[in-house]
Amino acid sequence: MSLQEAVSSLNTLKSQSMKSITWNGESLILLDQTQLPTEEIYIDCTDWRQVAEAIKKLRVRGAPAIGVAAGYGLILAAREAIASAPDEVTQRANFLEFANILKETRPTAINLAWAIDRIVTNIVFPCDTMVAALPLIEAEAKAIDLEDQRLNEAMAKAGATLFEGKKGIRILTHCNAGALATAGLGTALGVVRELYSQGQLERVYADETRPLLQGARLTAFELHHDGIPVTLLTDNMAAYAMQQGLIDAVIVGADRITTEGDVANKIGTYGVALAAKAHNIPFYVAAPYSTFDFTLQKGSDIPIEMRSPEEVLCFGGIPTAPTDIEVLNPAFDVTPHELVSAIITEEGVLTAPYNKSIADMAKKIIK
Ligand SMILES: CSC[C@H]1O[C@H](OP(=O)(O)O)[C@H](O)[C@@H]1O
Repeated sequence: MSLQEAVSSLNTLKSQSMKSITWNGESLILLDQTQLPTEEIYIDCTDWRQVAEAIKKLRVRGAPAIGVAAGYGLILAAREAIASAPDEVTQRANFLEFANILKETRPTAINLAWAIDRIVTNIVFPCDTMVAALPLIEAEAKAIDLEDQRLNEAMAKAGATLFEGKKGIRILTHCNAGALATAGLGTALGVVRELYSQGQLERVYADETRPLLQGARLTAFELHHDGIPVTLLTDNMAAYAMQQGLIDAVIVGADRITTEGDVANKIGTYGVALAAKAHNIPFYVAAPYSTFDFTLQKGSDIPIEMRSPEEVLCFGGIPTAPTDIEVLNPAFDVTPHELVSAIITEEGVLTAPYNKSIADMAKKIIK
């Protein structure tokens, strides 16, 4: 399939859902999310380094989406490794080096490491040669993609059970946990889409989510594209909207959830959770099993990505502050489990005590 054919098939697909990642058998086509909402530009990644750059620069972003993209990036990495040397030892060493570079592009979302480790451990290690592993890597990358689509659909149904029999629901969300952050309908926005399809949703209030505006540029774009009523807020309006009685529930995504239910998500989520608590508004997190870190108990141990000062000092290349001042730019914060009303997963809705409900979920998943 050529790039043109892939783009046209993407455009067809977009009418059903916003498809931002497509493997065409030869290369990985990524919708460059840094150019949304004004430009729909696609990158044809024929080299794993392009995938690494795209993840680092948030051309592809969202915990599940970067895991799916990295999985396909490993196909490109394996092809290069095989061509790089005649002997298996060097080929394998080069592949593992490339895989580590991909894994280190972003530290917080566990899905990135989860996808890479799944392919390296379950596919590459058991194979005698990289040549034998190559088709199996491609099959596993596709399996991760298709699995995320299925998990999104299951989460959407599970999340909707929290609103059984309710109408006129108004949801506040933060950042983008939609189709652009996953391989399917989205996590938080998957629940939103399900409620909308059942005629239960009145409106989504979307935080713009500074500094990179994933809410304004991506969530508002997705929901408007799908005809779902959306009101855009600046981040400092979320508490006001709750105080004015405009919000019935908050639903956000996640980048890493610990065994105690502490949740790392886009910076600003913790403040939204505090405001929701103060206004007795349920605060829900939607995430697939691939976002849970079953090795980590405390949210304080989650590595938080610190990004460049330029993202705060400028927008669209236009300075919005003196450019020679100190900047704090954590990409994520951690919401303690005490502020989380429930965690929506493909296995159903988890409630406190999370150390028990997450452990029970893990038993079902980790065979
Ligand atoms: C489906 S969860 C997506 C999750 O990832 C986002 O972060 P980023 O845009 O930096 O990749 C944000 O935390 C979302 O909630």
